[in-house]
Amino acid sequence: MRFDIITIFPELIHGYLREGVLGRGQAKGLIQVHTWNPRDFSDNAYRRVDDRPFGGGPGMLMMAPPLLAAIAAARAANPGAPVLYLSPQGQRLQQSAVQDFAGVEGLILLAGRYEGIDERVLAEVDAEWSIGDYVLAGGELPALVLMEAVARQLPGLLGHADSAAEDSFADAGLLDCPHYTRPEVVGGKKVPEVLLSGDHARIRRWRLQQSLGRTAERRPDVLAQRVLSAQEQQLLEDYRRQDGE
Ligand SMILES: NC(=O)c1ccc(N[C@@H]2CC[C@@H](O)C2)nc1
Repeated sequence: MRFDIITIFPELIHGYLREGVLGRGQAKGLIQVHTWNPRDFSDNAYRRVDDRPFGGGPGMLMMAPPLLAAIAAARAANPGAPVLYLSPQGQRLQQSAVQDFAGVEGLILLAGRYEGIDERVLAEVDAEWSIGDYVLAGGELPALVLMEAVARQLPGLLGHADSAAEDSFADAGLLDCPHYTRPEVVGGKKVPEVLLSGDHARIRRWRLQQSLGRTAERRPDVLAQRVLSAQEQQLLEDYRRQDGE
């Protein structure tokens, strides 16, 4: 899968890609990441990409021509890839959208800076996406968040094949269950004995019950999205009864 990122800070992208699963994904050839710097498409000697807003107001805006030229270059290199603009005005990125993106050949991500971009650039944008209701100084972190969430879904990218499939939100929207590893006792707290039992059916049931219970407690809105099987309803009732004790 090919990602083309339009940014005036390409090192922010490449630096992050040197480590972790994305770095390994690139090394394995599972993902290709290219950056396009609007400054390289600026037609003035100072490689200027920003200017003052018409109508006044604080700060600077990114000019359309360098961004449109960078988008055209990215489209030529990644034909068919949708152009996504990261901004607080976008639709909220959820795991369902991440899974959809994992099925496409390529993505072009537009990361803005300053107070934003000239509105006329949006004529070349296929969709606007937001990673949350807060404002950042640039779209690079949201672009990396989207790219990492999508890349994790690609077969072969994660070490353990099941990891992405076992993602909490991958399981039709449940929060993750608790996890434990050595040492067995930490600060006097022991690992739940079910996890040491070797009874994998029981362990699976316990983990599902924990996910159901935590989702009910912390994110009832997420639980409401899910139709519970009879077994899941029973597990949740037992969980609540135990909690009530
Ligand atoms: N919540 C988000 O996904 C998000 C995306 C971008 C952003 N900031 C950039 C800087 C200027 C403009 O391009 C938008 N902040 C928050």
